[in-house]
Parts: sequence; C-alpha cells; structure tokens
Amino acid sequence: MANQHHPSARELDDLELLTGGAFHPTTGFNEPGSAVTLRLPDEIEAALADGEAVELVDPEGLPLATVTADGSAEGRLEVTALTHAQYGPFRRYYLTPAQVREQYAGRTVVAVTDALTDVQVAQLRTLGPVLLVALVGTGTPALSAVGLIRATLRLAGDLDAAVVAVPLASHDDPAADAELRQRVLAAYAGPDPVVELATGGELVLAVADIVADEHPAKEEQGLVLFFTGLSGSGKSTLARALMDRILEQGGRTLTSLDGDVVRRNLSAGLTFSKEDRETNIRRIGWVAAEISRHGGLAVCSPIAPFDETRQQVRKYVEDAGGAFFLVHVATPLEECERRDRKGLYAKARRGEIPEFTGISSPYEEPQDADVRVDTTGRTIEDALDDVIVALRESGYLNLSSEASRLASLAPQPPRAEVIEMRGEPDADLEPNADQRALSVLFVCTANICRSPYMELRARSLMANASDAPLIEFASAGTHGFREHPADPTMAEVMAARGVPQKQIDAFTSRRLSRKLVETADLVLTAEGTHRAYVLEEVPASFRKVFTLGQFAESITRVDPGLSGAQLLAAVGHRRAGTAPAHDVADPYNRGLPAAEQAADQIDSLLRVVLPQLTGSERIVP
Ligand SMILES: Nc1ncnc2c1ncn2[C@@H]1O[C@H](COP(=O)(O)OS(=O)(=O)O)[C@@H](OP(=O)(O)O)[C@H]1O
Ligand SMILES: Nc1ncnc2c1ncn2[C@@H]1O[C@H](COP(=O)(O)OP(=O)(O)O)[C@@H](O)[C@H]1O
Repeated sequence: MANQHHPSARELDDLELLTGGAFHPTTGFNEPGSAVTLRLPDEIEAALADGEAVELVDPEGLPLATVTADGSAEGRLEVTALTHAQYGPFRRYYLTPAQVREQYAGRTVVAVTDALTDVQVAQLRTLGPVLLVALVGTGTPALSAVGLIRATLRLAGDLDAAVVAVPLASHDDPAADAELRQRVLAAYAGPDPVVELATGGELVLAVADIVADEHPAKEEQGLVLFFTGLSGSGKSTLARALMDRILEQGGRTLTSLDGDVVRRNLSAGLTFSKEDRETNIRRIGWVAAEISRHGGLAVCSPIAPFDETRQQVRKYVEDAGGAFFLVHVATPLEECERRDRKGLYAKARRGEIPEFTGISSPYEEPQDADVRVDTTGRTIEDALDDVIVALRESGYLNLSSEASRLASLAPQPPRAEVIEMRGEPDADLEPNADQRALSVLFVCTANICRSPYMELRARSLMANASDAPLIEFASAGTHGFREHPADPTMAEVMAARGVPQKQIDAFTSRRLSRKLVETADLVLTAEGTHRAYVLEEVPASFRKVFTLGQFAESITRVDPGLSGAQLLAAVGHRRAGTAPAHDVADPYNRGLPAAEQAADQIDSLLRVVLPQLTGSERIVP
C-alpha cells in the first residue's frame, strides 16, 4: 500500500487505546481540543485530503489501523483497527476495557505507575479483590513498562489482585493527561469503584531487585563517551589514551567507534555532504546507544559537526537508559591546521577536498559539552587528565589518577581485610601461618535473608570445630539495598539456632561486586539465577561458583579424602549440573514457616559441605 506511516511511540500507545475503546467517547485522532493527536508528513496529509486511506504501521511494518479524514474543517481522523499488536513482553496482559469487564467485573480498580510501597500494599490488602491497572504508556511510569508489569505481578501474587497493562502515554500536558487518565480508568472500571493509592511509604523489598536493575548506580550505568572536534584536534588520540586507561583498570566492556574506522566499515560509501555526515553520526549514535542499553561503554570520536545530530545521539542514548558524556576537543583551527597530520588541510586549502570541516564546511561548537579540552601546547597526558577529572566528578567513571594507578598495578600486599571468624584457635592447632584461610562467599538477591543466614550460621557452626582450619565466610546480594540489617524473621531463626545476637545485630547487607567474586575461593549461591548472575559478571569464575545445593552434590563425586583448596580444585572440574531442586527458595516476606524451611534446607546442605571442606567431623548443625 502506498500510503503508510510509522507513528511515534506515543501515537502508537494512543492508537491502541483509541481502537480498544479506552478513550471513550473519543474514537479518532485530532478531535478538536483533544491531546490525542497524530502528526503526519505533508505528503500523507495531502493523500488524506484527496480522500485516500493511510495505513498506520508498527515499527516492524505490521499495519495496525487505517486512518481517513472525515472531511471536517478540524481535520479529525477516523481510525479503523486492522489488527492488535501481537508481540512484546507481557502482551497477554494488555486487555481492552471490554475484555476486562468480561474477566474481572466486581474488582476495585487501582492504577499503578511505580513500584509499590509498603504503605500501598497495606492499603491494597484492605480493598478486597482488586484489579491493578499498570499504566505503562510511553513516558508515564517511573519504571519501564516491562519492569512495572513484572513488579506489579510479583506483588499481585501475594494479594487478591489481577493485573492488566494499559499503555496510557504522557502527552506533556498535565491537565489533559489527568483527564485522559480518569477517562481510561472509568472505561476499565465500568460500574466498579476506582481507588487511588496513598502516596509515600518505603519501596517493598520484594521488588527491590527490579527497581535496582532499572536504576543502576551511575558507575554501573551504560555510558557513551562522545568526543567531538575538528579534524586533527586530538579526538582519536585522547579517546585512545582514555580507552587504554579504562582497559588497564578493568571491570568494563569497551567498544570503540572511531570516526575514521567507522567510515571504513559501518559508514563505508558515505560522503562528507551534510546529509551523509548526519547519517554517519546517527549510525554511530544508534550503535553506541545499544551498547549503553546493556551497560557497556562506547567511546566515539567522529567530528560530528552539527549540534542537532549530536542532540539526536544524546537522545538515543538516554532513551536506551545510558548516560551521554560529551567531550569537546576544542583545539582551534589554526593549531589543527598547523599539525595537519594527514596533509588534508593543505589539500582543502588548495580546493582539492570539497566541504572540509573548518575550511569549507561548518563546525558548530557545542554548548552542552561536559568538558572542553584545548590540546594546544599540552601533553596528551595533561589534556587527558581534564577528561578524567570531569568524568570522575560526573560519577559515571572513576579512573584513578596516574599516581594511584601505578600503585594499583604494583604487587598487592596480602589482603588486610580479615572477616571475623570462629573463636580463638586451640594453641596446639595453630594453623600454619603460610596457609591462607579459604574464603567462601554466599550470594542471594538482597543479602538480607538467605545469604546472611548462610554466612552467620556457617561461622557459628565452625566455632564448634576447633580442629578445623580457618575459613572466612562472607555474603553479598546481586541486587537490593546496601547496608540493610538482616530480615527480622530470618534473624529470629538464626538466633534460635545459636547464632550469637551480637553478630546478627552487627550484620549489614552489601551488593555483590566483581572484586568480592574475584577474591573469594568459593562462591555459593542460593539459586541458579544468582549463579548465572555471578557468571555473567565474572565469567572467569566458572570453576568456583556453585549453588549451595549443586556444590553439596558435586563434592560427593570427588575423593572423600580431599578437603580445602584441593577439594575446590577437584570439584571445579567435576561439577554437577545446577537443578531447580538445588535452589533455596526465597522466604522473604513469607512468614516464619518459610524462613524455618529455608533454614532447614540450608542447614542440611551445610551439614554436607562444611565437614568435607574443612576435613572436620565436629561440625554438626
Ligand atoms: N571533507 C572532509 N571533512 C572532514 N573530514 C574529512 C573530509 N574528508 C575526509 N575527511 C577525513 O574523515 C575524517 C572525519 O570523518 P568523520 O566521520 O569523523 O566526520 S563526520 O563526523 O561525519 O563529519 C577526518 O578524520 P579525523 O582527522 O580523524 O577527524 C578526516 O581525516
Ligand atoms: N595534547 C594533545 N592531545 C591530543 N593530541 C595531541 C596533543 N598534542 C599534540 N597532539 C597531536 O595532535 C594530533 C591529533 O590527531 P588525532 O588524534 O588523529 O585527531 P582527530 O582524531 O581529532 O582528527 C596527533 O598527531 C597528536 O599527537
């Protein structure tokens, strides 16, 4: 069909609500005074004026609806649905008001736009059967659409609640949006009551991992470092030097999108016309944004002479959840021309290269650079330092200064951090001073329930085994909050099983870090998902990361005479597969019986693991 149009994300959300009847009585775009509008290019407008129909297609080209002009002076557009969007995560929860009336009549309707707080969950418990309407339209929720639905579903499991997803988008007009919200909720509720949630309260811990995933700490966020400046200004030189520093420090994946290199590959065949330069930069921006979406770090160094295109790239990156950091390498034209490393300026002056930036093609100086570096008369190290300092201040990337960098590359002294352990060793069993204690790291999600239990319980069990060699126990969470106390229910179970109250009170949660994994001799996780998480972060750790259950099974496969480091080496090569039966399910928020059950399971696994690990028979939980 000739007349096809790709609406924006906001318009596609509106289209779905229009065709589903959620905007009742509005059924078309561009009604007088309505915020539900559709912007069309001139040629499409002309086709509509000629009485032709126009297909609205989704980003993959699937025709969703046709629009026709109703001939009115206001330009109202009638919409006829062709099909509904069929794919996308949680699609099955996207129901029309009619479908909801049929399935969920009688429930109190409650709109949800963010992860729920404890206050809100308590309120929901008082409402009887509820229908949670997750408003997931473009620009509305605090979480991504997927995150909001996932978090809502997880909490709904514990309530008398059904969940429906409604793509009510923001129209950047608070009054109109409030009115549309009311209208949509009324359409979904029919005769049933609509109740607004109270504000305030603390985020419910059960969904903390979902929220934490979507709001990574700055230093964990995807990052695009974008160098712009004239040819010869020093973009590639500084970018390369910076990348070396990042690689030396380690801990980040890195992709280089250098101007010259991109022109030979991704943008081969493009010229230096304004249009082709824009295409080139948008391609770089698109790739960089995808890299940032997955938490990666992309370093780009094209000239990128046009402000508008740089803004587009910034938007791509920010829409992908990454951070955009603009470095203006502001070496003046005279200096670049004096350097003329490739002899291009001389050629451009002679007219042999048309449209040369700075000579016969413009360079628009950025007004939004995060740092501006003029390299004239400076060493590369010195100029690079400006970038490193600005990056550190931004919080996105903390590269150590030259002095501490050299120190960190020097041989490390023995680890100073000694985690408190069992009581004093018997004098006659003083461990060999050369023999470093094995360190075992327990991992779960938020480090407040299962892994603290494992850590503190293992430590207290070891206190009974004075014949055993030293083992250090620690724990961490893949997600969740830092410095939280142990879950009170789990704390109660620990205390009842002999963990000293002092240790329970002293416990605070922490996030898993690459360093923790790297320094541990053995990492034991509560579930297979935690193990997968650790392996993704630190793939090289695959021989020492197990679920606790998997490790307990694996050690039965090796020589029973082995213990300590020899046991770990042997098990690393003879691992049992992970199995769901190995998982210790999350007892968080499920009451004392669930906590007891998790503790029983952990105890029986520790009963297998600790004696073999230590070679001591005295550990009896
Ligand atoms: N007409 C013209 N104008 C500017 N630059 C030219 C031109 N023709 C070739 N070159 C060489 O191409 C490099 C710039 O390519 P970019 O992709 O970074 O340019 S742009 O961002 O698309 O404007 C640039 O490399 P750098 O010196 O690394 O910037 C030049 O070497
Ligand atoms: N302080 C400095 N920072 C970066 N480059 C410098 C500096 N001083 C001199 N130069 C030289 O300037 C040239 C910059 O070239 P290049 O990095 O390829 O620029 P661009 O990528 O912007 O075209 C190199 O020859 C580099 O050695």
